[in-house]
Amino acid sequence: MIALGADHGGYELKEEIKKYLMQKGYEVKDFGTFSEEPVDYPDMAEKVGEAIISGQCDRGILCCGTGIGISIAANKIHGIRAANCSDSYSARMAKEHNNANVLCLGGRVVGKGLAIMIVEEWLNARFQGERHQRRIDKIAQLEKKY
Ligand SMILES: O=C(CO)[C@H](O)[C@H](O)[C@H](O)COP(=O)(O)O
Repeated sequence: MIALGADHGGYELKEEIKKYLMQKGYEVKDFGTFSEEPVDYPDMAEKVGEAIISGQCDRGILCCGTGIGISIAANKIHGIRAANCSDSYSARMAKEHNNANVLCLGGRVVGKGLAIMIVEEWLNARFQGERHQRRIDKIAQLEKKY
C-alpha cells in the first residue's frame, strides 16, 4: 500500500500520481490534501510518515511546492527515509542505496511526465543492502543519539 500526501503546492501533482498508480494497479491510500486550499506540509508529512511507521502502508509519496519542506518534515519521524528527487537517477539511487521509504516531489519543480518517470524508477528499484545497510544502520543510530 502506497501512502500519498501533499500540501496545496503539491496537490495537483499528487492527484496525477494517484491516477497513474491506480491505473497501474497499485493500492494507494490518500492522506490529502484534497484541494488547493492552503495547508501546512508538516501535517501531511506526519500523516504519511505515521502510516508507514505503523505498518498501515509500506511506502509513501509526498508532494509540496518544491518537495523540500515536506521531506524535511518527514525525515524528522524516526524510521522515515524521505528523498526529494527531481531526476530519475536520484530516484533509483534513493531506493538502491538509501532504501528511501518516502519519495518527495516538487509540484512547482517537475512536470507530470518527469514526475511519473521518477516515481516509476523509485518503485521499480530494489535496495542493494550490504554496505548500504551498514550506513542506514548508522542513520538509525543518529536517530537514537540526538
Ligand atoms: O516547503 C516548501 C518549500 O520548501 C513547499 O514548497 C511549500 O509547498 C511552500 O512553501 C508553500 O508556499 P505557499 O507560498 O504557502 O504556497
